Amino acid sequence: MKANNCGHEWIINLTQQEEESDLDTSLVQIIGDLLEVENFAIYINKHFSAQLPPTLINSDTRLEVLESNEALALLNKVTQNKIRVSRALGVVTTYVPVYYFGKVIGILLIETTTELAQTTTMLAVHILNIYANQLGLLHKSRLDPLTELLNRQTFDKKVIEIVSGKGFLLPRDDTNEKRRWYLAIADIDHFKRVNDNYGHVIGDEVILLVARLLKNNFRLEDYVFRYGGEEFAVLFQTKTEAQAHIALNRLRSNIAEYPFPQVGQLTISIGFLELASIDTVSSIVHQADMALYHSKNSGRNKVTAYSELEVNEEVTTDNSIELF
Ligand SMILES: Nc1nc2c(ncn2[C@@H]2O[C@H](COP(=O)(O)OP(=O)(O)OP(=O)(O)O)[C@@H](O)[C@H]2O)c(=O)[nH]1
Repeated sequence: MKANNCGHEWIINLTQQEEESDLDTSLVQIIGDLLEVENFAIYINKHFSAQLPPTLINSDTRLEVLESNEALALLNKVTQNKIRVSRALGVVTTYVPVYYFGKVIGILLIETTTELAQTTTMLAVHILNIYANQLGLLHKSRLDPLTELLNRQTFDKKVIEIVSGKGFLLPRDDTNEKRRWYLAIADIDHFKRVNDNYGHVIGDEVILLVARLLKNNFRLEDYVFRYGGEEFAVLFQTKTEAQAHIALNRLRSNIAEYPFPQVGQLTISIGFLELASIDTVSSIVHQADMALYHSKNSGRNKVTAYSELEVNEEVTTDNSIELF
């Protein structure tokens, strides 16, 4: 994709992208065209969190791929507005920061034999800024405005990414035992009563507090969604189903013990299952939903694994429960 001197076509192309993966592809192509070299790597922190490692977005890079902790350490060293150049053994390495609202969220590494022209690196900075702004907009569009959890529209995409093995955060490699992905669906019990007794403003406040408790209960790299009004979905990793059960039970009990202002005590019911690579989104949600239904039907304030259900368990329709 060629562009004139000020990179007008590139800017148009970047700002037209509505999908994160297309935005990444567009950036990689533009940086390749601008630099006219192939020895570059772009690491971007897709979580906008200084504690999580950035993702390499041009995975076919010719540069040596950094380990997660090396990439994170590098990002934390980089300063906004400061391009660094180092020379060793005839290789010039240029470090260009990517920043968003004053925070460094990524880095472009370029290896060349001679130093790049300043106009080229400055144009790279501008392009990376525009990329970061567009990424920020896409990121915001994935959030539920009340809770700032991921929204329902993002859920299907994330499940597909995970079951197809493209989830950009792979299981941690701190032990030999691989972590597996689980989906839990949690629903506030008798929430209608909260609205009826205390009004919608307090109802919204409860949803917000439950969302915070949920987020605090999981790791930064897990995904917590507001799935519906008072329903939440979590995609998270543990090594075994028993550990997943313990994590969810801890969440259930944290919520049951939490003193909700005005409302007092509240509970949630949860259904969950392990994700398998052959699953479709609708079958996964259906199974989590059946397990949730079982929790509701057996007294609420419970956690049920889909695997615990009798194979042929009949799910009778009860209008008091909103199914997905
Ligand atoms: N305040 C508020 N209420 C909401 C929101 N979204 C959904 N609701 C309400 O949530 C309630 C859900 O009620 P039901 O699905 O009948 O279930 P429930 O009362 O939670 O009972 P069980 O799920 O059977 O334990 C309805 O009254 C909805 O109006 C929201 O964003 N804010």
